[in-house]
Amino acid sequence: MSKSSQSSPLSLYKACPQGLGTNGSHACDAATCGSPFQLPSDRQLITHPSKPCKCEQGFGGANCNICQGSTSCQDVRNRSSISGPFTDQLVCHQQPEAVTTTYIDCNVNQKTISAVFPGDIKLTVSKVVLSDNFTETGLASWPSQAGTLLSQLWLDGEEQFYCQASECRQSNSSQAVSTKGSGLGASDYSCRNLECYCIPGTDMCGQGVFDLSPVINHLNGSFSLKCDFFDPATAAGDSACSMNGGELLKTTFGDSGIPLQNCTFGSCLGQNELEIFYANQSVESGPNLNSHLSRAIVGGLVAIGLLIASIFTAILLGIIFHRRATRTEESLARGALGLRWDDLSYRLPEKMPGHRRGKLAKRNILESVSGKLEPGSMVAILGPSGAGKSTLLDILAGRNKSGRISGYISLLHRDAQDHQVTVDDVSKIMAYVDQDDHLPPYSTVREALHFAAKLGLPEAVGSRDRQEEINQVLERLDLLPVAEKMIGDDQTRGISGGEKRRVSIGMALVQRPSILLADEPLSGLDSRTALRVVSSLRDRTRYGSSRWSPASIILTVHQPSSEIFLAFDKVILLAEGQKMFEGKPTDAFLWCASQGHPCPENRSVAEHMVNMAFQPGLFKPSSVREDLVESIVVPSPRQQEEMEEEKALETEVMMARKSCADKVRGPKSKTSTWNQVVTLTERIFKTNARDYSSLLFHILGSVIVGFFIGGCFFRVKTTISGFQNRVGSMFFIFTLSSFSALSAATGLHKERRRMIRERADGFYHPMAWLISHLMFDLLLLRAVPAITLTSIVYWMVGLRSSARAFFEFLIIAVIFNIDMAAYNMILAALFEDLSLAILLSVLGILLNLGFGGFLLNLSNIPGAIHWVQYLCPMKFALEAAASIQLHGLMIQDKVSGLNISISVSAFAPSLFGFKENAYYNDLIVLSLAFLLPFILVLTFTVIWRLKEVR
Ligand SMILES: Nc1ncnc2c1ncn2[C@@H]1O[C@H](COP(=O)(O)OP(=O)(O)OP(=O)(O)O)[C@@H](O)[C@H]1O
Repeated sequence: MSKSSQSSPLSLYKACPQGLGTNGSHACDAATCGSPFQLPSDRQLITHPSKPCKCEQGFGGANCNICQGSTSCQDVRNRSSISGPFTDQLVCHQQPEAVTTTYIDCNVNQKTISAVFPGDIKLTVSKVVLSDNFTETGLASWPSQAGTLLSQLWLDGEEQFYCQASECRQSNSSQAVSTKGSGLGASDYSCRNLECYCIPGTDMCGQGVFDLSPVINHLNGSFSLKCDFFDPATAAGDSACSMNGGELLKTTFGDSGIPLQNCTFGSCLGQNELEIFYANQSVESGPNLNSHLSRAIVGGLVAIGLLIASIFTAILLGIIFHRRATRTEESLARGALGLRWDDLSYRLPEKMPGHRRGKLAKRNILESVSGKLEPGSMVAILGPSGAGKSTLLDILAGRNKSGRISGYISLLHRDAQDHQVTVDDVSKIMAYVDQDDHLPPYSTVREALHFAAKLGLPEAVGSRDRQEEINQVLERLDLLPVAEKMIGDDQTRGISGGEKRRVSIGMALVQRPSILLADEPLSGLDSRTALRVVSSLRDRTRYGSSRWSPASIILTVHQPSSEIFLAFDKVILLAEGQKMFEGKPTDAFLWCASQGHPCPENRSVAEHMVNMAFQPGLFKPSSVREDLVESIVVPSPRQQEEMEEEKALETEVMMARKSCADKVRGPKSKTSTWNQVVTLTERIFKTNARDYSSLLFHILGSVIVGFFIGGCFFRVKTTISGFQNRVGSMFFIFTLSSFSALSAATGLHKERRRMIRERADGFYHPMAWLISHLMFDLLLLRAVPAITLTSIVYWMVGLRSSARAFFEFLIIAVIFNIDMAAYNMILAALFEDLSLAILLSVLGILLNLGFGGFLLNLSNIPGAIHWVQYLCPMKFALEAAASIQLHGLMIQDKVSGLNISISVSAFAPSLFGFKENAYYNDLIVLSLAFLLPFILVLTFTVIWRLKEVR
């Protein structure tokens, strides 16, 4: 007879459960014979392992709890003539899945345990899903508690320790524990509150070589038992289970837990009870998708859903605004506009010679210059080099200047009814031709004009009208023969310098500006072409249409031919930042004479004027503006009247000194953001399809390097050296990603100058440029190569083969690559000097390599610099990868002749300092603590730094 009075430290063992009794001085320390049809207290104890008693016929297992054979339960009940109003035939349910209570017996097959404790190690389990109503079955009642698990470990028939767990939930899993599993899946039983009691004096708890009591008695946390379903047809007595959980168990034996083999299951049940259970189960386990969805997939789906929703919303809003813009006809036809500037001065701070502390003096570049560009006229600014021509033009065009501007600029309207242009519209009505050409090298001439027309013309202009405009400009500027030729740059030979100049002019003309400002548009052109360009500009000032107003043009020239000189409506001569003359070209002769330097007959007057301007001392002391010009160009009473009228129509639209906010924002773009993004994206993809070297290098490079790394770490084993190679291969992937992300800095730097110029031209907002740049760079130069590299290395190295592990790793690899690229882009946007950006980027890579966790143990970093690791995306990427790849990985090797089998989880945290199960945490850090702030900082840097300051 068994004693069950001895008290146990575990609450569920206060009264011993079925199959256990008390033999010595410790509660529930011995197995019993018989069967569960007998009361636990009535069952005979096995007093010594060498003297086993018999199980009731039809029952077996370490403590005779397991029914064997389909009729065994009914037979015992019949034999023992247990009384009761039984309505149900009993069956032996030989599955791990419990209807109420089921018993499980397994052999423990764990190399480390077996090496330390040689012998026959068995595990017995009572799985109580529901409290039994024993009267229905005739089984002996014992105080079972629903949702609990009771388990005992036996060494050579002697009980060593027992455990309990509560709050258990039973579920089915489609994944079997063993590879040769029946294919029926497994029954999972997950519990909490694990507690164990090591029976003092047993081999494992004090008597043997190792005393496991401190470990066993401190087991805690969650716990699960997963067992393959038993297939009566094929796998009799050969089901496998695995026991997981409890921080200590996990650390010692890994994710797959303690392997259990030759498991048998058994519980006596009523036939009806079993049928009802399966009937209910099939209803409950209908198509419940969620149960199959892992946290990663659900999280991923939500994130993708949100991303798609926000992209969709942005696209929708973009289309709505674009549509609205295409219907707005009002901005197309406006009367001719002109400019008037008064008292314009421009001062630059300059270091004073002889002042060691760098005291600054003000240098006047322009001094109180006034003038006028009459609506529908063409004005030329003449003057020697350094006279201030470009500076004046820049200020009139509203370019961002580094010096101090004072004075006023006003807009003149010829048509009194047409006053709709406001301060905000100024950048929309102007176009500017810069002194230097900054053209897209991989676009054709026609594409460059198309780009300018799409971003410079109002969106209401249809594609046919746009094409017509482009063809007209190509024809007028004699560009038709090279229309389909690539523009080219220093590396790729394209069109000639003069043709480039004309493309720049064409890009301004196709925007149909009301005011065109052109800095040296004729430089580099032969006299015939220059005349042709001037005459087409001249035509623009003369002929308007119902759709287009005539333009007003102001340009700078060095030494125009007489023919060109006379084509201007007015000429302004600048010398050392001061206006010397403003008047008609025909009045210039008279003016020179009035200055005491008449133009010699054999010299062009323009050349003579510029020569005079080289020596401002030659001019008469009284200012030209008030005295001479007025006296020479005496307006008729009719002209005077007109001038008065014009004055009344002046609208003060622009203070020369712009506000701080305007300086940051830059000029207002001429079309909707949607149009800008689409046009820019079209250009960047087209350009890179032509100049595919970068794209090819990234993708081909990742294929070659992928095979190289894959070859070096080919098919890593689960040995100690294999473990090193496994981590090494992941470190290699992230290191390579860090270096390949350097191209993000060079890529942005390559675009930088042209972007600044086009932004200043009002073609687009920097955000539109950034979106298109990121779309190309992050998608084709980061994501695709990262996916290629990871896919090759992953499968060649032989990292975890489950689809989930692969995709989780892939996500980390892509996000890490994008993180590093965004960081490099910030540097390239911040520093104009590429070498500085690269230097800082390489420093960043070194920090990542050092503090990534592979080279330096993260737990042993000295306190003062311990925080540096949190600045390194590689630490989080490697930790996340390790969480997927190393957690629960079993190392099996032979060291000094001793077979070892140990989970990586037992030593990896202390080897690298990585946290366990940190995948989601690290994924969130990489996306929300690195990527998101990087993109925000990049946006801010691009808006703040990539802007023109002259
Ligand atoms: N940001 C600046 N920093 C230093 N000097 C400047 C700056 N902007 C203009 N200057 C100086 O102002 C003067 C006028 O320059 P500007 O470019 O306007 O001359 P320009 O008449 O257009 O000459 P060119 O015909 O050679 O282009 C020059 O001496 C130039 O060095």
